[in-house]
Amino acid sequence: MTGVLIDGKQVAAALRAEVAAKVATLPYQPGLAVVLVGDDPASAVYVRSKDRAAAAAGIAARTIRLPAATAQAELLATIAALNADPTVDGILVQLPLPPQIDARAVIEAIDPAKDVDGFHPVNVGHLHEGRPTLVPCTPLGVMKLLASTGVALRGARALVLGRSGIVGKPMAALLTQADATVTVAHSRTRDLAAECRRAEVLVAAVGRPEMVRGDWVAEGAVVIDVGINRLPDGRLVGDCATAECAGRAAAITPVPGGVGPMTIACLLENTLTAAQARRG
Ligand SMILES: Nc1nc2c(c(=O)[nH]1)N[C@@H](CN(C=O)c1ccc(C(=O)N[C@@H](CCC(=O)O)C(=O)O)cc1)CN2
Repeated sequence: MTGVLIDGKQVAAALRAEVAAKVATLPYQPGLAVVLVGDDPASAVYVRSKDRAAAAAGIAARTIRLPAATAQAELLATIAALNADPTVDGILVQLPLPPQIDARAVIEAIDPAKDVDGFHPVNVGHLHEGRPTLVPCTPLGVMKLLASTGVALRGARALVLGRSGIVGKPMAALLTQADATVTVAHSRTRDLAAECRRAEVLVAAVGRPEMVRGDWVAEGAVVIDVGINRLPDGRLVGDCATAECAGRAAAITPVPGGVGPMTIACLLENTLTAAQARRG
């Protein structure tokens, strides 16, 4: 059996077109500010992609580039100015941040109504209580990819591999809200392979290149690979050995071209959501 590759680029393109069509009907232009501190090359690429995608959707995007040595106080002052700017509906600080900066303090400084990453504790709390809120872009994108496969989540055994605040924890909350029976596995889990083999839906978000092997996957499972790992030879691979896993899965996301494009498309959707909530 060879599983279907889930085309994240196509699902993302459809979402981006949907957001652009909605933005075109608004009597105002939603605004997005992306803050990039330092010169991490991967972050620079992601920020450029966000800027271009926002502009293509009719969102007024601006990128604020700060040097790697920026002091925390300066970054907090930048965020305070964006919080106070009525033309800015969404604020995003690209992660990771340089070591002198406390990422938690920075995220908490963002107005929760403008927190299009959904990382602020107020939005995290709303998500875990099942209230409408700004949801982190990657897990939101994963839910849309799962919907695109038609897999029934209600009652399904779902395994989330990884417990980060950015992906694993919100992912588990969203799957629980969709009535899946959710297990969160991590580096201290006994017999990870056996846990994975029980899953009908497997979301891998551990940041370990090709850790999930083909024989960890149940026949007919839907596998979502959140990992984006650059190997020393330059190749980009996920957390799953894609070809092996595709031999057992009903459907699997590729890397690249799976979850990554959805992260950016969902950022546009969150910016639209934030703008509509703020401006009516
Ligand atoms: N503030 C945030 N920082 C980071 C987030 C985030 O959601 N908010 N997520 C990641 C990086 N990221 C977005 O910021 C991101 C990563 C990857 C992709 C993507 O489309 N990847 C492509 C491959 C690109 C390549 O060749 O390198 C793919 O998977 O097809 C988009 C966004 C960490 N930081």
